[in-house]
Amino acid sequence: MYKFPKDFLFGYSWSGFQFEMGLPGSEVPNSDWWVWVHDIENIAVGLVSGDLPENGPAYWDLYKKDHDIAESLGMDAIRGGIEWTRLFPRPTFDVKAHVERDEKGNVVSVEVPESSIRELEKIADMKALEHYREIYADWKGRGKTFILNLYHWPLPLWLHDPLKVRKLGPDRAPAGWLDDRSVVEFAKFAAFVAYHLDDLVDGWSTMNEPNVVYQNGYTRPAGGFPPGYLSFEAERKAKMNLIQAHARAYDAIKEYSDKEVGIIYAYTWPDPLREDIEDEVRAIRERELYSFVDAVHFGKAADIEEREDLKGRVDWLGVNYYSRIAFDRVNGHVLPMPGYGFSGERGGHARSGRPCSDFGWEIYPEGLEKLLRDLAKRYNLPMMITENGIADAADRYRSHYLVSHLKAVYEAMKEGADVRGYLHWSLTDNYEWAQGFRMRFGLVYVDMETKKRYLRPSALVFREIATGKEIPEELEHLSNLDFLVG
Ligand SMILES: OC[C@@H]1[C@@H](O)[C@H](O)[C@@H](O)c2[nH]c(CCc3ccccc3)c[n+]21
Repeated sequence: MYKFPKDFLFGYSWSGFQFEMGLPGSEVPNSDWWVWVHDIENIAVGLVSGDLPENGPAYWDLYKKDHDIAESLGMDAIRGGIEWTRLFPRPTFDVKAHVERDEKGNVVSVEVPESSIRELEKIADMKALEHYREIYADWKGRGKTFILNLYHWPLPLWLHDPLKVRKLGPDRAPAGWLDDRSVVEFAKFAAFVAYHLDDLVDGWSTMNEPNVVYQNGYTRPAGGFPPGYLSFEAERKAKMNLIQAHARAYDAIKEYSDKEVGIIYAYTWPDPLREDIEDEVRAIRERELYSFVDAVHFGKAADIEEREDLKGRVDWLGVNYYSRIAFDRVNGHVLPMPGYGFSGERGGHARSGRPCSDFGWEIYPEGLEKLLRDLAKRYNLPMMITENGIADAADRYRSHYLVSHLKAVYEAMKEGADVRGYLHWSLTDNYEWAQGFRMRFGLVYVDMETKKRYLRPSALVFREIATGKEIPEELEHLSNLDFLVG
């Protein structure tokens, strides 16, 4: 019997760039991701798909329809986004804020008083702000929970021009998170949004998966993320500015809100394939995976010296989990193993024999249970599953994926993990970054031509679970792979 608490939240997450555009007038053409996916060289070499976000599911206009579907599926919570580039198509550098730095030049405080909010209102797109208010109010008006995340990857072109960074280097182009000014500009953006929208928000998140932004942007040029500029030094710089940007945005939101402020992070489960490398893999978790949140929770991390101004800036933790990373010892080195986790065979099977998604990601629910137990022990913070889902256009595995990962959450909660809800990625198909519309994560299929929505069978499984807040006995078998693969 898998019965969740009666106040456990079921829902889904969305992000602006991936969901909003689709009908004329909804385009946001002046962001780094926009120019990146429209660049003919990126398309010609296959770095990006050639699909375009302006042909997406059109949530900007069709949000009432999606909220109707979400409500019909028993959903009571949404984690949504807001596009920095929509609100501020022009630079905010000249707007005053009170900035304090320590002796090393670290930004230890950014105060954004009401006078600065007035200045920001003069250059903001206030019609876009009004439309976001309409979208959020439509969901809240149904008596539902809304979590607003401030940053989910695109940056305004005035702050980051990825094609120029790749061609000319970060010293001769708007360099995004490599530019120390990004910390202060993000804090101004955070204060402005909190000032104007806090009445519609039940919980705040500053950013989604900062680790993916700096890892894929600066160390995985083949991954199709902007600026595709290979530099471990740049990765470090972006990481440090994102850590500071989170902490300064946390403080800025708190200026205008008494709600909880958290962060949404790209987790995985670094998983030893053999007993005798457990210690090495634990060290990898600490050094690689946990260090960002360590920095903004404990105020220090394995690779970051103690800083009071970073400590205690996480009220809750958004856990995005999709699959594991398996490790083995090869020639004396403990290394990630191809063929498992995110490097499985697209639409095939992992070396473990487990089925993989259309994206080639191994289905490995055990990793979520182990991760949640480890995070609970480490941080003892309230958590939400803010993303969990599968690229599965044929809906072959999504019901199995859903039930097996919900069982993992349930087991972790039994062990004491304080998980408040499960937000699926995602309700509808959407624009999957460099993969465009080739990867379909929706419980609901979207015909990107007609924008019509169609329920996939797994949406009905979701509905049965969410409405009853339990995995009914007659659906428990779905987590059993034998049933699935015959
Ligand atoms: O790939 C599915 C989703 C994206 O659509 C979301 O925008 C993003 O938050 C998100 N993160 C992850 C896991 C980490 C990851 C990111 C990018 C590429 C591969 C894995 C999967 N997803």
